[in-house]
Amino acid sequence: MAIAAAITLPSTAVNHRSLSSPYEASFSSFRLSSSSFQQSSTLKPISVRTGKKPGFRVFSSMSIHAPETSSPTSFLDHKESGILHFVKYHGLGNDFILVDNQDSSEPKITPEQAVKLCDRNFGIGADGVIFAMPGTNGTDYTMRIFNSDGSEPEMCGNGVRCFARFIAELENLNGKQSFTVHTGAGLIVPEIQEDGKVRVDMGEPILKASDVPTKIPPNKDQSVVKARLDVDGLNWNVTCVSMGNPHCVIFSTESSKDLQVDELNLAEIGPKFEHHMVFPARTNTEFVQVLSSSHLKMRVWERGAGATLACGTGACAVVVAAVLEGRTGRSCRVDLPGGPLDIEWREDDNHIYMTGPAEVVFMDQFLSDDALFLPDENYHLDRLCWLKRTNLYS
Ligand SMILES: N[C@@H](CCC[C@H](N)C(=O)O)C(=O)O
Repeated sequence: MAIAAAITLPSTAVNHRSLSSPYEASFSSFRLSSSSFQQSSTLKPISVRTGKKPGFRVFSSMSIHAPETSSPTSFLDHKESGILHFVKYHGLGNDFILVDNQDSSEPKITPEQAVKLCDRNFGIGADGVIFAMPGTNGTDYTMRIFNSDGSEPEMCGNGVRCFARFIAELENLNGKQSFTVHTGAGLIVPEIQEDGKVRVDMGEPILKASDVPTKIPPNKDQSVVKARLDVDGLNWNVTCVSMGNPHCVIFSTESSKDLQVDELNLAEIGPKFEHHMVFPARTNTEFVQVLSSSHLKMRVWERGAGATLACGTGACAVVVAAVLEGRTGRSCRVDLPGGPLDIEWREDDNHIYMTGPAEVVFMDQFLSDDALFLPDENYHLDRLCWLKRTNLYS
């Protein structure tokens, strides 16, 4: 039996860097109270050397099997009040910390704490933190997300696939494989397939320039398709698409030179698009190469997260842009650095459907706020070494 100490995550003077957030958010202190719990067969206690604050423990597990002692079958059965649980998932290497936030309509951690958790050297490491919250407007659930820089985007495609798998572990869905999710981009409907992949109805793309939003002068139909944009002394042909969040998609430069995406210096050019004055809410940027009329290859620079291994909303925006520029059909495989996604922009309902994987990386729980607030070096060395062992070698 392990006893978890009472701790309080400090109330933060929140600088909530919302990206035109659709939500009213106020963040209060979140108190973690005393708790005792039974160690299940899937939980491995880790003694962590903290230096200044000895004796607290992190429990972590890579097992997705049910604890032997309880009847429900999820690997998330050991839910104790007062402990912040999370599971890390990834969708093609786009990785997220998933938090069960169903008992509150306020995120349990602040944007500042999210930045610390997402840090790949001093934290858990992730492209964002996702909160599973009670449904809104009649939906089953609400999904909110903080990027790794603490900003709040409207939507996340890889994230919603991870969200679906997380919910399927948390809840008894009674054989239901599909549910409704309220997001800043509106209603999103994921469906877990028999092969474990998740197919998501991502809704309709938004093409009206002022709604993307972009200040690039639009065409007569208000869309921005293959418009010229000068970035870093080069004229790029850009198509702007919103999937709830903004995307700038590029296949070529003005001299009609098609991109060879592996040749790009993403870290140099990406931020120049993200912060360009024509994108008032910043932008995600996708650089794309056409391999065939149904096969694309892309690299992405994400708003608020930088270069990531995959971007689901980005892959959807890329197929919409490819169709609008007359480069592909409506059904494409999109190769991202982390692997492929299947995207279809259906003509009958104008919706985009994305199909791809979502996998557990590991689960963990905080018994202390040390991981959120500048822990000492020993803590990290011990803990990260352990996580590396379990992730890579066990
Ligand atoms: N990786 C995500 C997109 C996450 C949000 C993005 N960084 C933004 O700020 O809009 C995806 O898979 O869609």
